[in-house]
Formats: sequence, C-alpha cells, structure tokens
Amino acid sequence: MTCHLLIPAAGSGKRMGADRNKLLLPLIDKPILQWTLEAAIASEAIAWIGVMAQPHDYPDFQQIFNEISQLKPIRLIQGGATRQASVFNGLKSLPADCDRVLIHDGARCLATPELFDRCDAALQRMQGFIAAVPVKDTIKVVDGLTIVDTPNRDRLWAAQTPQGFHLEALKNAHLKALELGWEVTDDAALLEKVGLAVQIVMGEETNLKVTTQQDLAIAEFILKQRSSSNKLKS
Ligand SMILES: Nc1ccn([C@@H]2O[C@H](COP(=O)(O)OP(=O)(O)OP(=O)(O)O)[C@@H](O)[C@H]2O)c(=O)n1
Ligand SMILES: C[C@](O)(CO)[C@H](O)COP(=O)(O)O
Repeated sequence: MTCHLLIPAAGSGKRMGADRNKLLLPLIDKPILQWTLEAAIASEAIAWIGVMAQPHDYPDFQQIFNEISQLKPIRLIQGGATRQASVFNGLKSLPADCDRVLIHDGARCLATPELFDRCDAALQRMQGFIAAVPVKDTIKVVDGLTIVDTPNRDRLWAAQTPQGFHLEALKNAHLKALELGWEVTDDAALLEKVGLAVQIVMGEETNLKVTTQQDLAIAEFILKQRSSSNKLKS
C-alpha cells in the first residue's frame, strides 16, 4: 500500500441540473462520492486519499468521511474554478514522500477496487497512463452540422480515470499550462502537449462519469446488478 490518490470533487454538476454538487446526490442508499471513496478504500494499492472540494461542500464531505471506515487517511484540499485547477491544487498538497500519483474523478463512482489496483501496477512501469476503453460508435468530426472527417475507429479510445503519472512530470506540465494558458479536460492532455508519452490501460465499460440524470439511472441499474450477482455468488 503505497499509492497516493487525488479525487477532483469540486465541480457543481451543471449538466445534472441539480441544486447542489452532484457528488452529494443519493445513488441508491448513499451519496455518489461515498461510492467512489469506498472503492478507493477497498483497493489494496491506495494508501492516502486527497479530495479536492469547494469550501461550501466541506461539512457534507466531512460527514461522508465520518461514515466510512477511517482505515486510510482522507484529506480535504481546496478545489479550483476548473477541474484542471482543482488537480493542480491537489498536486501541491501531496505529502513530501510522494513521487507518483493517481487521479480519479469523484463522478466516476462505479470504478472497481480491481481497476485501482491495476492502475497502481501500471504506474510502477509507466511514466504516464490513462484508463480507457475502445469506442463502440463511429465518431464524426463536425464543422457546424457538416461532417468533415470520420476517423478510423481502430485508433479511438474513450478516456476514463484513473489516470496516473510521475509527479514531477505532471506538475511541470501543469506549470507550463498556467504559463501558456492551456485549458484541457484531462491530465493526460497536458503531458501530450509537452511531448511526453502517455499509455493506455484497459478501463472498465461500466466506469461511466455520472454527468446527467440518465447517467444516474444507469449507475443505479449497474450497482443493483452487481449487488444481486454478489448475493448469488455467496
Ligand atoms: N472546478 C472543478 C470542476 C470539476 N471538478 C471535478 O472533476 C470531475 C469531472 O468533472 P464533471 O463531471 O464535469 O463535473 P462537474 O464540473 O461537477 O459537472 P458539470 O461540468 O456538468 O458542471 C468531477 O468529479 C468534478 O467534481 C473539480 O474537481 N473542480
Ligand atoms: C477526465 C475525464 O473524466 C476523462 O474522460 C473527463 O475528461 C472529464 O471531463 P469533464 O469535462 O470535466 O467532464
């Protein structure tokens, strides 16, 4: 158990259309963030967890931390105005002995402990990686409403988290982004921009990012299926 995990959880959930951070919405019997944290706590690899949050969510987040087993330290870190800024704050708050880091969206609450463990193992042999799955649809590049390209699907993967990196490389890429005003939607994109290799680790088809009301309904369905197949096994 040596791995440090940062969880960006400082969003507002605009696309969910809720009146508060979507990570506080109930999913079956507990908040979305609690599912994410429980999977991370159950992972054998993870030793330390930092959660980036907006200060107005601190009391609710603290209550979630109190609910779950305190077998692993969980630290609250102030989030930023974007996911990128929240991650950068997280990187600056890691303990001094940390040289590699996993980053996982609070909103990806269906990731399994096995996925975290597989990602930690990847981080021992790679400078940077992301969990991803091959895309199933044909993807179109569009200008206005006119298709301008149909990229070969064999080369397209849908990016997920966890994403993992050597800390110094990722911090330097974030600093360069600040200097040059780059805005990206995941950390891998920053490493790509500075010319460093980022590899793929097989993700999970069920590791969706809960973004809309429909995603919430799908997540509930998947969790109930998991629970009934676990009952059948025991
Ligand atoms: N300023 C921000 C914005 C987002 N996130 C986190 O980044 C993850 C992925 O972002 P997304 O799913 O887009 O969440 P929201 O920003 O909350 O959603 P929306 O874009 O619909 O407002 C989420 O766990 C979210 O909490 C963050 O830590 N800090
Ligand atoms: C990091 C990510 O989950 C990979 O798919 C995604 O890019 C987050 O993007 P969002 O715009 O913050 O939803």
